[in-house]
Amino acid sequence: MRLIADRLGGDRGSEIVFSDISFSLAQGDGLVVTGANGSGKSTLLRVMAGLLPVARGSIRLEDGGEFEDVAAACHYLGHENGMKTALTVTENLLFWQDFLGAPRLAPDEALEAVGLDGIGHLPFGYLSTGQRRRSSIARLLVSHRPIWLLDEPTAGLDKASERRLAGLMTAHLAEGGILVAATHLPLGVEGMQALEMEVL
Ligand SMILES: Nc1ncnc2c1ncn2[C@@H]1O[C@H](COP(=O)(O)OP(=O)(O)OP(=O)(O)O)[C@@H](O)[C@H]1O
Repeated sequence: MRLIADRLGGDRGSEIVFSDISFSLAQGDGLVVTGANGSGKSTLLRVMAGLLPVARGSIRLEDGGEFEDVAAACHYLGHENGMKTALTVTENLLFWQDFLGAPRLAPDEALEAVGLDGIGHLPFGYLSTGQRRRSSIARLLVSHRPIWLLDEPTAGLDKASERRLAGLMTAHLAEGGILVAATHLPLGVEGMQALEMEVL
């Protein structure tokens, strides 16, 4: 499997946000996307996830097996956590597992992996900011997707949670996954490629 961006461009409204972005990621490869506020990091991830149209160039998946394209092969973790506040954490994770298919860890196991064992019965709306982020990271673990697109995944995390997330990302790469993460902070994952976006 290979994820290829070829002279990719993205717009917001009628404005060009980025253009001519090219990279090629094989299994086990990670890419850290950095750049000033407004340089287009979130836009790039949303274009890759199929949530915004490709304006120029292409993003494609080679040898994707059962996955037709990058959108089908990816977990996308955006700024929003994508969880219903009135449902319990476990109910949210079961919803996503059912929706995404390809079950991997059970909700309890996924919560344990992010250090949140014992809180599955609580409504998501009761959780602190960091606990909400960690529950959303648990979403990556309940269904299998070979590509993780993570937008500022460490936002709101304490140091121990940052280290735990670094371990999960490292394990994902070691298992042959592909990772693209937009961040302002070091992620603590060795050997990732780097892409610095510029404000146009
Ligand atoms: N819905 C929208 N409509 C029009 N312009 C938008 C929209 N969303 C974002 N933009 C603009 O697109 C540009 C890129 O925004 P984007 O969120 O991708 O940047 P970013 O690099 O992720 O920034 P940050 O570091 O602040 O998260 C900004 O100039 C922003 O104002």
